[in-house]
Amino acid sequence: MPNIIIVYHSGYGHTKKVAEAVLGGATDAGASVRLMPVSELVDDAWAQLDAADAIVFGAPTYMGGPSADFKKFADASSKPWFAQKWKDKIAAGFTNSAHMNGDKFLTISYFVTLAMQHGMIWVGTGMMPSNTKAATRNDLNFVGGFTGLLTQSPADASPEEAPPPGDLETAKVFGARIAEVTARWIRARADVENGGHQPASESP
Ligand SMILES: Cc1cc2nc3c(=O)[nH]c(=O)nc-3n(C[C@H](O)[C@H](O)[C@H](O)COP(=O)(O)O)c2cc1C
Repeated sequence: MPNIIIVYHSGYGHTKKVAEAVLGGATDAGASVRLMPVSELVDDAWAQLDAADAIVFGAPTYMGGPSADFKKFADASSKPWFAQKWKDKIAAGFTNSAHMNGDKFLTISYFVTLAMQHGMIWVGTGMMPSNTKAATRNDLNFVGGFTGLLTQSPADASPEEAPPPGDLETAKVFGARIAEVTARWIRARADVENGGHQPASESP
């Protein structure tokens, strides 16, 4: 069973809702998933992260990038980085912000860079956007993220009101994808370690 940790920051609760939805989708898809808020890192948090098969990064977009609290966590991850302890783990990410665009992609780009510095394997949404004339706000992937999950919460909406149900459903589908890709990845790795897999070109 894939062991997935969602490490996230949420200043006002909206991004937390997204983290919970990603957890729901990944759990339903058969993974063991934990939420790890950066504001409440437990003593063995780093050991838990080192032992995970996949780490999902989540933060609100503040001033065109990940929130400072998330960045503090990312800077602290230089310790496992030294020993490349997260190398070859699956990575994915999501951000929530007030504008439909709001420079969210800079946050996702930062997550990709963080994952690459750690030698991780990045997984995007794998989802088509809802972008036709007939599309409505609660359709899957209406905000249109490919590299990472994008959700939107109007500036005056409480976490009870936003992100809207369609974005939370998109987060669930994304969580399921992360669980499935991670399961496939750890199965393939086990096959290789057990000598059960041969590249096609070397087959008789
Ligand atoms: C300091 C600060 C900076 C923000 N900068 C942006 C921004 O660059 N783009 C944007 O779309 N929204 C921005 N927002 C709005 C937040 O992204 C939005 O309120 C989000 O839902 C907050 O998520 P949270 O409740 O998880 O903290 C900003 C909010 C704060 C407090």
